[in-house]
Amino acid sequence: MKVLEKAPAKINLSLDVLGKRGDGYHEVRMIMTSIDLADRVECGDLPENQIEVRASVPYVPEDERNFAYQAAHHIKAKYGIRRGVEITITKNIPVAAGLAGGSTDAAATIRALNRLWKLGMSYQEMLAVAEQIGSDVAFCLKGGTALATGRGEQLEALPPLPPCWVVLVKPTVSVSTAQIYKDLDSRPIEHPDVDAMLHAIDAGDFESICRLLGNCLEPVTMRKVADIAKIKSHMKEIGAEGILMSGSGPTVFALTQHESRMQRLINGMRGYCSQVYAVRLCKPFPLV
Ligand SMILES: C[C@@](CO)(OP(=O)(O)O)[C@H](O)COP(=O)(O)OP(=O)(O)OC[C@H]1O[C@@H](n2ccc(N)nc2=O)[C@H](O)[C@@H]1O
Ligand SMILES: Nc1ncnc2c1ncn2[C@@H]1O[C@H](COP(=O)(O)OP(=O)(O)O)[C@@H](O)[C@H]1O
Repeated sequence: MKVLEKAPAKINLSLDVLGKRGDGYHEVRMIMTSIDLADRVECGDLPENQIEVRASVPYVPEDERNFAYQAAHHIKAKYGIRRGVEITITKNIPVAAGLAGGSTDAAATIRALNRLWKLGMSYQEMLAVAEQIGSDVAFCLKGGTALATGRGEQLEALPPLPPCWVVLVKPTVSVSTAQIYKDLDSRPIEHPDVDAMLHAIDAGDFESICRLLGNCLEPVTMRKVADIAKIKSHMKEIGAEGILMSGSGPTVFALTQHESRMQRLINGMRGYCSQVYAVRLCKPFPLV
């Protein structure tokens, strides 16, 4: 038997860091939303008691470093499962891009194995597995729009954003999330107004959402990746209601409610970058 799960990427609309914690992580306060740029994760039975991962691109690890492998490993240990599984990942989300590609594959694997092995896991039980893998895996389990605190694993669901297009541009270089958080420690933090963004989302006020987009990691990554400032300025010239770098970067996204602007952004940005995407927002998974 085989089960298939969609694994959507996320963007950060507001990302604040409140300080460094004793465990080496940073205390964050951030608002994330799922977008319709997604990997495909398929889990199928294997006759032997083993975990096999196949990824559609060569630069994603297929061993225990893969977050989907780790999800299967934790579930097998927790529920005493002695069956084998083959996990086939079709990557569409750019890797190491600030879009939680690995985290969403892990979350999709948790949802898939719950179905394949008929475990009847509650959302809380899935969250307990997610937290063992990475900070963003918890959000990716359900997706939608949420406020994330702690190291990113404490979640509060928020209303959906007003409908819009998300245009993403991924510079060719990749960055290390751990290094960006480390570099932040030696700089003054430019805090975004997370509370004002929460109000704007509650009010469904698209104009304010765009105006309040903010990410304190953006200036840190910008110092390493000169393309980010260039991409932002080209996108501004072409015309978008709001523009920001996602997560630790280096992907930059623009929000617009106008199809003509979305088309202009795609056409204009393809002249500078090969990885340009235009997608819609993605609904949350109905987990309880
Ligand atoms: C920056 C964000 C914003 O959503 O996303 P990405 O850019 O990775 O997509 C996240 O905080 C990334 O979460 P995630 O990618 O799951 O990070 P993890 O695997 O848990 O941690 C990788 C490393 O990042 C640092 N880290 C991560 C989360 C956090 N709250 N504080 C940290 O200092 C730690 O050095 C950790 O060892
Ligand atoms: N299923 C996966 N897909 C992509 N990357 C993965 C996966 N599993 C582990 N990784 C590792 O995670 C690192 C971060 O990738 P990714 O999750 O795409 O980025 P980000 O943390 O910026 O959102 C990659 O360098 C890769 O080696």
